[in-house]
Amino acid sequence: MAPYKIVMVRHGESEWNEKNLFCGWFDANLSEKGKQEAVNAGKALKDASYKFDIAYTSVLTRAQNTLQAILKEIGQSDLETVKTWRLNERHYGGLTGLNKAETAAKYGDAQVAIWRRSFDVPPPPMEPDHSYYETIVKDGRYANGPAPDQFPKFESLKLTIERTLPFWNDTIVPQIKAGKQILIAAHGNSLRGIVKHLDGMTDDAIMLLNLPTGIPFVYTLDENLKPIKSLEFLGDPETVKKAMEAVAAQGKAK
Ligand SMILES: O=C(O)[C@@H](COP(=O)(O)O)OP(=O)(O)O
Repeated sequence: MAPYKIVMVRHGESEWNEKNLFCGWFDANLSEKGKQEAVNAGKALKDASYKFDIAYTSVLTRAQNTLQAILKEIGQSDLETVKTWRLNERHYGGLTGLNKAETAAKYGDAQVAIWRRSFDVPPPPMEPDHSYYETIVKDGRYANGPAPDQFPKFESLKLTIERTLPFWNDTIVPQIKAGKQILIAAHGNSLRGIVKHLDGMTDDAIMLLNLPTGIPFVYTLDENLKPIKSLEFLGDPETVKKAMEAVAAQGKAK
């Protein structure tokens, strides 16, 4: 049945993306722009005649609402959807809620670049006295995992991949191999982890990848799930390039 195609999309701009705040596991809503980006993502998929057999998303509202807006556009609002914390954004630890540019002004652009994009340097931990600790840890959506003793206080990209990849391998890969058309609506860093895995990117190379909000991208995979075509965005290349550069610039002091 190969080659296989799989479509992924980072959610539309969230209210915390709009305010340039580290978001992680905080459950921000989509901004007005983000809602429109999600509709546009759906229109792009509709124009390219995509239909799906199953969708995967995180337990966070911004990814789920993006998925719903897309499915509405393509006339598949009732599509079977699996929601898992394993596709959540990386946990941004003690940085959660801080403004990215202000954090860069305080600690320097280089330190923020390490916190945002290094492979294995985690952000500082979210301690129990953090303003969002209780909201996140006690959220009922985590009743089925992660277990309290494994609940993250922070995640590097490496740690994010360690909890995303088992879901990819055990749940998504069998569906790809069964020939199912799959859509994943998730987050900048959970998707960067999947991209790194699929493309066999080095720890250094993945630092340079910034995924734009609300622009679907397609992987075409051979029978061994090796990419024949990687990261093909359903969008005008100049718009995609500018959107990626804008994400990279979010961590720079003004
Ligand atoms: O947590 C966040 O702030 C952003 C990513 O931030 P960066 O790693 O790009 O700073 O996550 P998303 O909007 O994809 O859920």
